[in-house]
Amino acid sequence: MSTIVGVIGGSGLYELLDGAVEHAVTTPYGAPSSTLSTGQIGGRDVAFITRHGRAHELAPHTINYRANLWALHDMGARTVITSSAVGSLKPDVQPGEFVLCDQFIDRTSGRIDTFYEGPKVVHVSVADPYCPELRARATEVMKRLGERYHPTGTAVVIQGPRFSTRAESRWFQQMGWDVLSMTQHPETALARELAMCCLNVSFVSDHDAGVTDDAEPVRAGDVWRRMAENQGRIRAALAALIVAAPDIPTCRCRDALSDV
Ligand SMILES: CSC[C@H]1O[C@H](OP(=O)(O)O)[C@H](O)[C@@H]1O
Ligand SMILES: Nc1ncnc2[nH]cnc12
Repeated sequence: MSTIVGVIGGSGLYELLDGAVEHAVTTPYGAPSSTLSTGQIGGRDVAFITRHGRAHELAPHTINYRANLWALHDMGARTVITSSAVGSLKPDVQPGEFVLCDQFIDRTSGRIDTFYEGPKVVHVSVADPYCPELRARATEVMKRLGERYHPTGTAVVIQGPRFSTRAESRWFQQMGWDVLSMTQHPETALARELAMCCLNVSFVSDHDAGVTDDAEPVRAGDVWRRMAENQGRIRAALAALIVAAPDIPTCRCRDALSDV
């Protein structure tokens, strides 16, 4: 049986599928951010959910990440592609480029980041939080599409919803981190707890305030505009990545719950 690919649409991505069927779903963890849309892309079954809700009514710290992942998993998805708008911390990581993040640093606080709150306790490994096989395929896809992309990247995940101070931004840059997100944690760790293969596709929407001494402060409006202007590229990349996901993965993501 062909795999169902789950997609979590981040800022600027509120629809993905033409002629989708909408499902109002509930989970043991409460309601997900939106209805779940199902349909096909390139003959592959896809389940799509918006991270912030269809009208972007949920701030990063109020998102029910557990419900979103659970709903996709419950629909049959064992692979999830997460799309993100990210700020760049480096002059050579430019707005308008994709980054296939391979690591994250968690600077969030107070978010529920596990399905296992007892009596069952598990400790999954997130040493390599994103699926290596999906990332390798994504690199091939980006090359084939002729896209501007970075094959690796460390995202520092801030609590938001505010942007960083210049001092924070310079500090993150000095640490050698590449991009800023507000949502890659706990989403990625929760996908691992469900033993799902997870690929993050980040699109750089801005240069953060500390990248250069004269950098302009980030404005949310600029992020929305950049994401809207590049909808076509982002959707095309996601469609190609969905089609490229392996039916039978050879990675170890699906073993995440053995030996925990
Ligand atoms: C207006 S930028 C802030 C918003 O955009 C990003 O969203 P997502 O990660 O869902 O693509 C960022 O993390 C913030 O939530
Ligand atoms: N500069 C930034 N900081 C944090 N999250 C972001 N998402 C998009 N741009 C961002």
